[in-house]
Amino acid sequence: MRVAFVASEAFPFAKVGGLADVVGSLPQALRRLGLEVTIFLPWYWGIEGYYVGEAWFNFAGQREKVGLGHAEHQGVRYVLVGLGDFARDRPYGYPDDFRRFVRFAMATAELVREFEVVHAHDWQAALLPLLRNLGWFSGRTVYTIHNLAYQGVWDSHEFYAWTGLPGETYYGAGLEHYGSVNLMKAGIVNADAVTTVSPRYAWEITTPEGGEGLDGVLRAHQGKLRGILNGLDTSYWNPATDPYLKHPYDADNFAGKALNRKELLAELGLEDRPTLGVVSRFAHQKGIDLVAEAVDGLMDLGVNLAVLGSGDANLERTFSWLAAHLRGRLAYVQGHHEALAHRIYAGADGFLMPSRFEPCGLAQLIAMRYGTPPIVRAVGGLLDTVRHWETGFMFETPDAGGILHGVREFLKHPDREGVAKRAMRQDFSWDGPAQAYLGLYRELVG
Ligand SMILES: Nc1ncnc2c1ncn2[C@@H]1O[C@H](COP(=O)(O)OP(=O)(O)O[C@H]2O[C@H](CO)[C@@H](O)[C@H](O)[C@H]2O)[C@@H](O)[C@H]1O
Repeated sequence: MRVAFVASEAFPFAKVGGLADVVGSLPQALRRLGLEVTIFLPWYWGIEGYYVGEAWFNFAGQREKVGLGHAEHQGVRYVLVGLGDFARDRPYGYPDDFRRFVRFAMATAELVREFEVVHAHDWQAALLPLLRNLGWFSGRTVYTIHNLAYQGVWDSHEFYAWTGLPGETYYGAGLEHYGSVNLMKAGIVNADAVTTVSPRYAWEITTPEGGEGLDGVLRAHQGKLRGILNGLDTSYWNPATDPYLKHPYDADNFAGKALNRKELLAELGLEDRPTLGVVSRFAHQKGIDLVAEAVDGLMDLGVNLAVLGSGDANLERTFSWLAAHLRGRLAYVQGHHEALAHRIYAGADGFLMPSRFEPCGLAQLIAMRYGTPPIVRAVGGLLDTVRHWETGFMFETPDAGGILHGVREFLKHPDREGVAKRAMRQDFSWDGPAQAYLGLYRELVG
């Protein structure tokens, strides 16, 4: 069985958040089960690949050329889809993102003909199941929702001018949503199977509170919807072998954790107090604004904050200001820093993740793997992966009071090291989830 992944991010080639971790590591686990996956990724600026040729596709009434590259990572083959408007330094954040990814999907649809399963990830690839139903290729389709909040919504006139799709698809194939085109909706309606990244989130998105306006659509398609919990690349995220750490450790040789902690506090200029790490995209979802609101209370509780993240410019400014005014207690590093992220996961005493919603969440899994108990809001995949008082701490309300409650629980636990070690000894690997995906592909292909 040949499986194609189509996605906008894959670690190590292009990463903004957790989507990249999943697309970059699930194929390795499937490979261990004997399944070959090829990943179709936009050829972003800076990705090194071999130019292998070109293909043609239709866009905006013209024949267009797409350059094709090959790359490989840990035995997994990548096809780099080379379109001019992807040669930029970031994957997204441009006014023409919708158009760019529609082009990417249309070009990729021409390239996946020999695959039995085409597995599309998030809105950037959500057009593929519809294109399959229109006969562009014949594989069975799986659509995975990593984040329902980003749906790919755009003006229908422009969409039809670019794609040239038959007009009846607007209502007939699930593209129309409140007067616009919605690619997420089309992915859900047209795919043979829809998955999301935790069982709890699979349920939450069928409710008006968690459905982001698509709960009705998801309820109508509930029979083909399932939640498969994400795994981690446990050889990459491994405190015993992590090249970014000076002091390796594991649950049985825990002494290195304290040494990494000392280094981290020195690096960030923090006082010797319980230190909570935050490594996050600065997006509304993540509740980083709530951390800012809780700062006075957190300082009163006697904890430090070590914050790494970027995104929302107001939040970046807020944390820069806080770091300048709370020297020794709150450190903030703006940007995306792989090495520092590892040092925070390893060196912090606890990990704060006050998400408003969370499809699965990998940061809390990484924190647990590094023996850093997560303090999380009881929602989505956080509920499925953290056990209160056993492997981490949970709070209910998405506000400053909730965060302070969670941190108080963390501080009063009599055996935080026990919590840390229990957290570390869990199995976060892809082994189980990869079996679930393989089972799904087999059901579809028959
Ligand atoms: N400034 C920074 N520097 C370095 N690394 C940084 C960073 N900011 C974030 N990261 C890294 O990005 C990843 C974040 O992954 P998450 O799954 O926790 O959230 P995200 O919302 O991005 O993913 C979405 O997709 C994933 C995958 O399905 C779901 O788990 C999740 O719930 C959903 O919201 C982690 O590897 C983290 O270390």
